[in-house]
Amino acid sequence: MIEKGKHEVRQVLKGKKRVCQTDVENMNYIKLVLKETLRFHPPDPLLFPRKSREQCEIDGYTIPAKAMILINNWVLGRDPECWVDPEKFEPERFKDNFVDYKGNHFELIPFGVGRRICPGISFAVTNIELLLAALLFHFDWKLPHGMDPKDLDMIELYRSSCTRKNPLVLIPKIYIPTGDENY
Ligand code: HEM
Repeated sequence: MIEKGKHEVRQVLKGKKRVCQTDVENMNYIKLVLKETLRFHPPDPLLFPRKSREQCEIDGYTIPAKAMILINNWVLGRDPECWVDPEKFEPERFKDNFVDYKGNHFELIPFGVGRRICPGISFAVTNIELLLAALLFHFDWKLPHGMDPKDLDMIELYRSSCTRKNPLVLIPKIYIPTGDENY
């Protein structure tokens, strides 16, 4: 996957020395990688808590007035009724799929939904994609000690947001484009 991302980034940037925002528009694969990351590892798995204004019924359950409501978007992202093979990290699942994270599809709500949806979506997405493209353009990445990607420790730690429990250790090798590469 990292090879696929690197290939795309370096092909789009052929002949250039650095990545610009406009280049990222042509990097479709890294956009799929970000979407899949937000599905599989949402940084805010329970969104912000809500409080019910009045008693109501949802799917046969009575929700009392003033109850605290938590929406578990971590579970929504892994619901087998919404996703094929949900435990598999597969960016291609979004290739011909119009589901996005902008609050219109309730199976993918890493930024929340409705009037309190995250107002920083565009800022966040733009910066993450740009950073990812720059990391793939300027470095070749390796796991230490010939480690298999399947053995990566992906355990999450949930406090106010969800992060890796243990740091990711990678070995970067600087890549200096000559302009003659054949990608
Ligand atoms: C990957 C990055 C980010 C994620 C996953 C994220 C996710 C979220 C989520 C889940 C909420 C709560 C929505 C809800 O409960 O319905 C939220 C709220 C909010 N976010 Fe973000 N966010 C991100 C980046 C940002 C950035 C970069 C900014 C500002 C530049 C930002 C500003 C806010 C603000 C101000 C709120 C509160 C909105 C309100 O309560 O009306 N977020 N965000």
